[in-house]
Amino acid sequence: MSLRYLTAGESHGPALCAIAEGFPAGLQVDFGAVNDELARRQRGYGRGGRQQIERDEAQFLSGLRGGETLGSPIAVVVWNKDHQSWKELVSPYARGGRKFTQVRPGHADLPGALKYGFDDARDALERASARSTAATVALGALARQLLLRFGVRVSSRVTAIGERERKVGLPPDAAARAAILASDLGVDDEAVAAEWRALIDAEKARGGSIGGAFEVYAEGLPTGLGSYVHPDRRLDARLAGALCGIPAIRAAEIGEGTRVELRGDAFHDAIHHDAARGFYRDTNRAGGLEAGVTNGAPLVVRGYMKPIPTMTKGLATVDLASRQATTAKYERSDVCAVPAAAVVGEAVVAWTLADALLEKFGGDRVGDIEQAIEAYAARVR
Ligand SMILES: Cc1cc2nc3c(=O)[nH]c(=O)nc-3n(C[C@H](O)[C@H](O)[C@H](O)COP(=O)(O)O)c2cc1C
Ligand SMILES: C=C(O[C@@H]1CC(C(=O)O)=C[C@@H](OP(=O)(O)O)[C@H]1O)C(=O)O
Repeated sequence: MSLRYLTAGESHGPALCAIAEGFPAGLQVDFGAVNDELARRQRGYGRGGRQQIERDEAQFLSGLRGGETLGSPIAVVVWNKDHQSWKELVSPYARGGRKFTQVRPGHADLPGALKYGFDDARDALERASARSTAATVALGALARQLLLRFGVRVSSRVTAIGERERKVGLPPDAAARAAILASDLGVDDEAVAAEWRALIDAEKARGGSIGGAFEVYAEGLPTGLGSYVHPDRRLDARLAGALCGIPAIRAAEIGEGTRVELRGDAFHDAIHHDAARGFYRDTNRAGGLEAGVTNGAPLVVRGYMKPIPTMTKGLATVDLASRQATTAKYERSDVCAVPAAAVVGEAVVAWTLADALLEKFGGDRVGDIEQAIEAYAARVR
């Protein structure tokens, strides 16, 4: 591992923060672009009241000078505006409010309380909350800027909300990317977005919640990132782990990996070569990875998000204190957060790819990496 990071923070505590170590020197960071990613993560049809309160911004504390990375640890904070209303309830210095005992099926409430010995599930759910993904996205934004410097572009598209997915498998072109960025459902087809909005509205009226799926792409990757020599060096395994590390993501797919109905000759991508393009394939069912190694085709991976566990229609549960039957607690919640999860998916994929790139090409200074990539590209043509 060349790049590593930690995040810390509770959903209603003072802030989310992150430290990244191993980021190379010499990258001029576009702070506006970092905040654009944070804003993207907050958007999306179906989100709850919290996003009206927050306006996430990254405050960098270290590791840069005049906007340029120094190779030293980068610390970043995203403040919680909502903490103002919670500072007597959730803080390193205060604990208050009624205990949260009507534990929600599908959330961290019960397993977290039992595991750590809490009589108030808030002690678990505050950290389990996907609010932490604001810190992840701030770091992911740095990784995507680093990748872009080497010609690698990361993007995504939502492929399902509460219905069978409409897989695309191809990175969006410039026009589609602009449409996806402008869409409140992360898709480049307004007719589909309208259908999904109606599904979310119906689910909200029913008091329920709804999940979905998204594709993340990376174009311009050099061949040879990751390795087959050991399981924990396989890039497919690392990407699947990164995607499933996002709260509520329950499955990941690499390329057309779940197409179990296809026979081998219909599944695998025939290899061609010409002087202009080097090695290439006309199809990409491998999703850009063979044997855990990038093969020069666009990376295509998918994340599958379960429906949000907090619902106004509270499920049957058991009270943590009395052990009596009750109904799950509802305070406030998203009905659907798949578009936001896709933005987080981009961030974790960008981070994982940046890690693999630094591993292969060395990681002290951006210019050195650039030279190493060029020399290598000439060898593998
Ligand atoms: C962007 C995003 C927003 C989320 N918003 C909510 C929410 O408002 N309410 C909720 O109960 N769960 C929400 N979740 C999901 C929970 O965080 C998640 O289900 C919970 O932590 C349990 O983890 P698990 O689903 O991975 O088992 C959200 C997840 C993501 C990625
Ligand atoms: C705060 C965010 O997402 C939160 C994730 C979340 C959960 O349980 O995961 C529960 C909700 O928290 P709250 O009860 O404060 O509204 C979401 O809003 C965010 O994404 O910025």
